[in-house]
Amino acid sequence: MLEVIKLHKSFKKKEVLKNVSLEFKNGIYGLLGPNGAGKTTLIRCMVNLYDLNSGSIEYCGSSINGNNDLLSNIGYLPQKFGLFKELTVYENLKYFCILKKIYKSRMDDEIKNCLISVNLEDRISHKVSSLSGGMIRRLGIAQAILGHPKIIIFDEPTAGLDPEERIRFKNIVAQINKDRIIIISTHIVEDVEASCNKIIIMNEGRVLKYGSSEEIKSEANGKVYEVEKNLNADEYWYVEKSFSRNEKTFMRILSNKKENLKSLEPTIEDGYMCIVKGI
Ligand SMILES: Nc1ncnc2c1ncn2[C@@H]1O[C@H](COP(=O)(O)OP(=O)(O)OP(=O)(O)O)[C@@H](O)[C@H]1O
Repeated sequence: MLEVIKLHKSFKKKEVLKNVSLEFKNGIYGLLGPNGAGKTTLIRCMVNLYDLNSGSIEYCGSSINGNNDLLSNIGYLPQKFGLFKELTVYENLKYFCILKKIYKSRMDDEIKNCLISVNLEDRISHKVSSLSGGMIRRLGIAQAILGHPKIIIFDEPTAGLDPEERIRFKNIVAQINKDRIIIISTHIVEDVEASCNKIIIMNEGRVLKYGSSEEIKSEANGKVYEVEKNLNADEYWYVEKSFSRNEKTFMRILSNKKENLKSLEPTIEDGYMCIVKGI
């Protein structure tokens, strides 16, 4: 089990993580939150890139801080990651094998298997400079899973990817999800709905909610309505979107006042917005 215990992290006077406690068992976790919520800072603390102000991060009861054996159990795909563009896919992964201290005798098999997992085996001898953005992201996933880490953390893995690559990413995650903890930080609420067992919602450095997608959705029960746009907007309404139907414009709104209307079945986005906006 991976545990984040009463974690505080500040940059100078700015407190970015405030008493964050979380538990992760084997499974897939979605880490959601608006820009600046503290997701990347939390992840960087978890991979030991940042010192903690207070609290701890423990894997199976031992602090990961400075513990290279434990840290070698963590695969990490940062938001922006560097590759040697003029080297081949194989050469880049070999470099990561060396960093991860994978035995020389196992390197070729490891590289081949990881490339098969991400559907890049036919690109093994291609230069990275010849790959598309989606392929480069998949190569990033391959480096994260090299060496079979017990914990894999992806920071915004689907940002900027087209729908086909996003589906591919979900399939890769479903396929590598065995006896591991996988944490996926994202803004894309629908990306976590189908694939994640648990969802963590953060805002302003705090964990606001930890639960299943059904539990997140249920936060918006009785709070979702559709109203015609020419109605006077109530100050308590949070307008999610406007749309046209039969030449009229409607708004999908969230409201925690009992409206004189039939409420709609909430989506996970509705639940997320209710949690983040305190509706
Ligand atoms: N190295 C740093 N020095 C100072 N402030 C920082 C640093 N890193 C992050 N911050 C601040 O901490 C807050 C949280 O940032 P963080 O990148 O962790 O959020 P995030 O949830 O990952 O956002 P995004 O989704 O936009 O990537 C922001 O206000 C950011 O400006």
